[in-house]
Amino acid sequence: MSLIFLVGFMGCGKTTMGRKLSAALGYEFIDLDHKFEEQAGMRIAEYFTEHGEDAFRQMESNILKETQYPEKAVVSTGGGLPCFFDNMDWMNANGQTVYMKLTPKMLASRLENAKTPRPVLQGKKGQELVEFIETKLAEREPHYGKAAVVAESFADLTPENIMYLLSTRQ
Ligand SMILES: Nc1ncnc2c1ncn2[C@@H]1O[C@H](COP(=O)(O)OP(=O)(O)OP(=O)(O)O)[C@@H](O)[C@H]1O
Ligand SMILES: O=C(O)C1=C[C@@H](O)[C@@H](O)[C@H](O)C1
Ligand SMILES: [Mg+2]
Repeated sequence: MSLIFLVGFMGCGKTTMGRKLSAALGYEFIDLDHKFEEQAGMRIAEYFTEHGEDAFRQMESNILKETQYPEKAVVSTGGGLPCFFDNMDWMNANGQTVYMKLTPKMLASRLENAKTPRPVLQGKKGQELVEFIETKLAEREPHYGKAAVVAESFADLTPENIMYLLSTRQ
């Protein structure tokens, strides 16, 4: 089975890259946040409000581990998923993981302009958003850093370069 899991902070571009990389490889594309919304029957932001974050984390972990993956797929994960339970170890045991690493400033500028609300951010903007991302990213980095491949410069963040970085690990 060939599974590629894209991980990284919210807004780093996992969903966008997942679509491009799966098309470039001829693999199927799976977005675990979309799967969550399908199974829960509501948007993630609504789920947070109705059931709270702990219930969200349990259900996203179950979806990660219980999904019937196709033979070849690129899987975009939720931004917090690698940082809970043994999810990161599970992905490393079941596929190849790629950490898409961006600076807090780049993440903040993308998240300020994004259409999908991220409940974890609670509407923060400007300098408050940058500082929140710096703190949260420092907490999460040890988990993301367990990825098999780290793609971190602008140059690395293309489907072609991710394919190259993965090929050097095989
Ligand atoms: N390479 C890029 N250059 C500029 N903007 C980008 C790029 N990739 C994604 N974006 C924009 O950044 C925002 C976040 O992208 P995306 O939704 O793919 O991130 P994500 O990592 O999947 O986030 P989440 O963890 O919340 O699901 C979107 O508005 C998207 O259009
Ligand atoms: O970083 C996070 O904790 C999250 C990121 C999103 O992908 C969603 O999974 C959700 O909004 C939580
Ligand atoms: Mg996404």
